[in-house]
Amino acid sequence: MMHAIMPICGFRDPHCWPNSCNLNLYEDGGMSVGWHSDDESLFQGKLVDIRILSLSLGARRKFELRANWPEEAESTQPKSVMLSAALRIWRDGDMMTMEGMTQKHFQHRVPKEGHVDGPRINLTWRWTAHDPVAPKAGGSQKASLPRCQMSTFAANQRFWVSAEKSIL
Ligand SMILES: O=C(O)CCC(=O)C(=O)O
Ligand SMILES: [Fe+2]
Repeated sequence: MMHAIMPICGFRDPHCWPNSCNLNLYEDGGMSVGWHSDDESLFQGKLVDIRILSLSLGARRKFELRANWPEEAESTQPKSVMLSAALRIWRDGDMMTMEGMTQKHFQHRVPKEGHVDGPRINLTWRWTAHDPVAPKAGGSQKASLPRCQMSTFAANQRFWVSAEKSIL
């Protein structure tokens, strides 16, 4: 699967690919994940810039994002780019990245839903903190997902941008 997905995301050299993947299965709308940030020490996502690539397969589900300090976001960003909370609908084949310090400044969740049309699988690819090719603050490996990104949460600047496009 990585051979299909990573080049679309701009990562042609397998040496630059993420070295971990987490898979979640949501069998129905009763299965969910509550508000959290991906703050495992393995990834250091609250301390340094990281990147998480996320692929959604199967049923449509909601994905919500909220700022930890919404007042601060509102006071430091122009209204046109700042959002302190976001709702996005995952469709089959959508990809998203969470960039920079998203895990420090935001929490996310997949809420329970009453009417869901079947199971959904979510795969998230990450670089562990000790991985020498992991994206670093100020490093040369910039976000480069122009053809496939659905949403990019660039929380080092505490805003998110969105481009609707599915990769499948
Ligand atoms: O299913 C999703 O889209 C999100 C899953 C998630 O947040 C996680 O595994 O940490
Ligand atoms: Fe998460």
